[in-house]
Amino acid sequence: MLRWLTAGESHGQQLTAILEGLPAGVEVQTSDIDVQLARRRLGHGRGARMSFEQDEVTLSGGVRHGRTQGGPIAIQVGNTEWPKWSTVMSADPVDADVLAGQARNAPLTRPRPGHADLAGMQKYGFGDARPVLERASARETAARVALGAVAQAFLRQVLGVEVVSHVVAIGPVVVPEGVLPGPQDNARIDEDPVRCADPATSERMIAEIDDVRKNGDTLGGVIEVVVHGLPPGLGSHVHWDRRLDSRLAGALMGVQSVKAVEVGDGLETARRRGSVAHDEIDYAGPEGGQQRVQRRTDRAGGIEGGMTNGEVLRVRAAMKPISTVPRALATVDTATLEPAVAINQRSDACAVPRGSVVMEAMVALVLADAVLEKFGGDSVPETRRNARAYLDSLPIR
Ligand SMILES: Cc1cc2nc3c(=O)[nH]c(=O)nc-3n(C[C@H](O)[C@H](O)[C@H](O)COP(=O)(O)O)c2cc1C
Ligand SMILES: C=C(O[C@@H]1CC(C(=O)O)=C[C@@H](OP(=O)(O)O)[C@H]1O)C(=O)O
Repeated sequence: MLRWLTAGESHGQQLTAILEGLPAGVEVQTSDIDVQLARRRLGHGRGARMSFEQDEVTLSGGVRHGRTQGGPIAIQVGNTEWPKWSTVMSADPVDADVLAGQARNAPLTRPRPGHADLAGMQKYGFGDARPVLERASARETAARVALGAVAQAFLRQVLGVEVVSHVVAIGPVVVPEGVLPGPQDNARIDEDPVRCADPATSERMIAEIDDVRKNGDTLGGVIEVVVHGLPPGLGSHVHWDRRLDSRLAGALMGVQSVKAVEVGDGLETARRRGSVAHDEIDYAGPEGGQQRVQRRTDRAGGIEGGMTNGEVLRVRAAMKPISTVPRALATVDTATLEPAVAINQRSDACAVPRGSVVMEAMVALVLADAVLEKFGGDSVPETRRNARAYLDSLPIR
């Protein structure tokens, strides 16, 4: 079983991430994580913080000379802005008169609609939204992306699996049907300012973001994660919490701002008749001692009965528009109970392009867990051998 945890605050010294259960021998180094973190900071619509704040990665456990050792992997993502926050966010007590001189420490009492602020203040008994927003912030997704980089290395090295993603909608602008990135397309998609695989739609997405920004507004959108090279049989139909679709949905829903998840054609499938909703199967003949079958379509997105079916996996996550709306939403000052406008620092206008890198990471972590559950192994060669033996022994493939 693969387990992972993150800790740390948005303006804290660092985020800490731990991944436990990965076999020995996965080739991974700091630069692999740097590459993924750099991708998470890009995208038209990102806020000012993405350009001045840097991620400083330290691989501090579980990896030696570029290979995992079988123990828990620990990753720190340091925040270069920490010196400005070291008093306000200090773990140890700070003299009241020192804190009083810090403008950054003023209590935040105008909770932002669409954020965790008010419910978090109520739940944890805070008179200040600071401790809530510090942990609720999607800054934490840097830690997930760091872990996802390790999971992706494992999937690639054991099975040749490639996890790619693309933005399929920003606000009302949607890619045409049938746009599907190939296994090596991430580099090309990264070149696009909104990570859209269709250049004409990308231009319209950029114009939409520019328009909302001009009007002090924000946007959300939809991301599709596409996974190539998965074997059939990851996950299981036998129990709800073993279904791969359930596990993927939970992981994607667990990303800040995600309000819906679809597998394959998702909601569209529900509007179709059964005769055109499923993926018909053809016999393709013998090959290398096995009988080959193939599906005519991939409407199911590579999952049937909670298991991978060997087709391309497709899952979509819908992000709501950024809650910190520059035009400022109405709220109540919790200190005075007077009407107020919500706290509004600088913020992303649209975080969907960089959100796509976070979704890739979550999918990679769930799939790495499912691969280990199916094939086990304490080293990469052992897991690879087990997977090969399973695939070679399938009478029908
Ligand atoms: C990559 C990413 C970046 C985000 N950036 C912002 C941002 O700059 N401003 C903001 O208000 N919300 C941003 N969010 C969303 C908030 O973190 C999220 O809406 C908030 O924590 C409340 O959680 P909920 O929307 O899941 O209810 C971002 C989310 C992601 C995934
Ligand atoms: C810092 C990151 O994202 C932040 C996520 C975020 C939020 O509310 O989720 C709000 C913004 O922060 P602030 O309000 O302090 O400007 C983003 O910049 C990051 O992704 O590294």
